[in-house]
Amino acid sequence: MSKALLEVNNLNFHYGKEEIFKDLSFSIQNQEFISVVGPSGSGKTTLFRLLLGLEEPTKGDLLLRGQVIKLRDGNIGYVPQKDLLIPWRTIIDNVILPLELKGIHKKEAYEKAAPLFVSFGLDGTETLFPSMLSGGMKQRVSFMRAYLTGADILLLDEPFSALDAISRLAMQEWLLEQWKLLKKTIILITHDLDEALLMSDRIFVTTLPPMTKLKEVQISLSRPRTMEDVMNDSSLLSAKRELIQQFRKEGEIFDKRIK
Ligand SMILES: Nc1ncnc2c1ncn2[C@@H]1O[C@H](COP(=O)(O)OP(=O)(O)OP(=O)(O)O)[C@@H](O)[C@H]1O
Repeated sequence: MSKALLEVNNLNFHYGKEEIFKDLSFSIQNQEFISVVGPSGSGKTTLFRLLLGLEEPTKGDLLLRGQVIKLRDGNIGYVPQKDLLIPWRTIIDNVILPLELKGIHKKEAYEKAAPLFVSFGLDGTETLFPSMLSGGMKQRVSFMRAYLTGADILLLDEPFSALDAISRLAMQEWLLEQWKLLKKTIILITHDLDEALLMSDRIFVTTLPPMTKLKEVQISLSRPRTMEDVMNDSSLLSAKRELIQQFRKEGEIFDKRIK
C-alpha cells in the first residue's frame, strides 16, 4: 500500500483528568472514504478537533503527508452537523468565505465558486439567503464551502442527521458521486450504520475512553453502490451484526460505569 495521507501515531489526549486517547494509532490512505461510528462520548468529535488543530495532543503525532498538522493550516476541511451558514450573507458570499479569509479578491473568489453551483445542485441559489434553502441544500452549501478551502481531507460531522429519510438518502448518494468526482479523502462521523455501510471503504468503531484502539471493519462491496445493494448483500449483513455486537458490548461497559 502507498504511503498514508494521514497518520496518527501513539496519540495521547486528555481533558483535565479524563483520558480520551491512549497510544492510539491509525492511518488513512489518499481518497479513502472512512466512517467513524461509536457510542456517545467516545471521542469522535475530539478526534476531529485534534485533526483540525483545535486541540493539541498530549503526546504523539498527527501527520498529514508526513507533516505535523498545525492549527488551521487549511489542509483539512470541516462540514459540521448544523450548516453554520451566515444568515445575512447570500449563498455565494457564504461559500467564498474561506477564499476571502485567505486574502483572495472577491471577484476572483466569485469566478472560482460560480462554476461549482451546477455540480453541487445549487444552480440559481447564488443570490438567495440561507433561510430560503432546504436542509439538504444548506448542507450542500456547507460542503461546497469546505471544498473551496482546497483541503485534501474533508471531515463531516453527522451532516445528514437533521434531514428526513428521503432527503438523507438523496444526499448520501449525492455525496458518493461528489467524493468520486472531486477525488477527496472523506472522514464521516455518523450514528447511522446503513449510512456507514453505504459510503465507506472502512468503518472505524470508537470505544469508550480511554480509547487505545479503533476497531476496523472493511467494506468490500463494489462501487458504485446503492442502498438496495447494501440491503441485499449478505456479507454486509454480517458486518452489521458485528457492529451491533460491538455497540452492545460498549453499552454494557457504559451501563456499568454509570451504575
Ligand atoms: N471541551 C471539553 N472539555 C472537557 N471534556 C470534554 C470536552 N469535550 C468533550 N469532552 C468529554 O470528552 C469525552 C468525548 O467527547 P466527544 O464529544 O469527543 O464524544 P463523541 O463521541 O463525539 O460524542 P457524541 O456522539 O455524543 O457527539 C466525553 O466524555 C466528553 O464529556
